[in-house]
Amino acid sequence: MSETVVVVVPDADILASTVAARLVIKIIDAQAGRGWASVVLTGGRVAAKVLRSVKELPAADAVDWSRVDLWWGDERFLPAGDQDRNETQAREALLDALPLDPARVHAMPPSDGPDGDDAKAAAARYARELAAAAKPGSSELPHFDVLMLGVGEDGHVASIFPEHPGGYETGTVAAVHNSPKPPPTRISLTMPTIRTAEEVWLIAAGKDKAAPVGMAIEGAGPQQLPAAGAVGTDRTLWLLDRAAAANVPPKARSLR
Ligand SMILES: O=C1O[C@H](COP(=O)(O)O)[C@@H](O)[C@H](O)[C@H]1O
Repeated sequence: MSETVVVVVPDADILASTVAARLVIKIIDAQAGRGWASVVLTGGRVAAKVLRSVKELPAADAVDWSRVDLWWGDERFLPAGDQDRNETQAREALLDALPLDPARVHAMPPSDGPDGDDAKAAAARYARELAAAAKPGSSELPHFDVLMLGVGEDGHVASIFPEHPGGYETGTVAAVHNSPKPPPTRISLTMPTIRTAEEVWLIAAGKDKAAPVGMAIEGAGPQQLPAAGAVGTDRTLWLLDRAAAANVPPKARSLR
């Protein structure tokens, strides 16, 4: 049975450093148990802050970074190196400073990659990359120890937007067209894929996130508010600063 935990900390800086600490410990624990760890990264402002905080953590030296698989929850379908790509931001914030195994860094294809600007073909390519790393017992997906998600002001997670066709996709990876948030073309893990992760961490800071966070925790429908559907198989962690938690009922908070 999956549990949901809501953690509230004072502000965005403390949120970033506490999420970074949790992430490093989660990776160390996974590596202690099985020798490797698998993390799904998210894009967005708070995610970049978290990654910069990991770089500052002395405990990050306890991770064997060459045995960490990195995947992305979504990507803005733009040329390689574009500053708005989630991959570019993650590399600049942290990845370029780590001794990662390049073969284990699974960025989503760019719009000038092998499939050109065909987002559907690029999404299918990423689905094949996931399938090639599939865990025993699954033909389609690897194990994800932790899958991190930012939460949009409209309640989107990854590139799954409210009442948008991507929310109804049943494959593992979807091409998203006409995204309400720029850029219009994106690639995203689908909700069924997100829900296979052992732990899903929804990370949000700032008052603009208070409404969607409050509604999702109170049980909104996942088509109206995708954040409400993002649940881990073992645990769903809401990691919030006080402003983002303003509409969370006190009984749902595990730490103030
Ligand atoms: O465009 C995106 O936005 C969301 C939320 O970003 P934030 O800056 O409001 O935290 C992000 O989670 C997603 O990965 C990204 O593609």
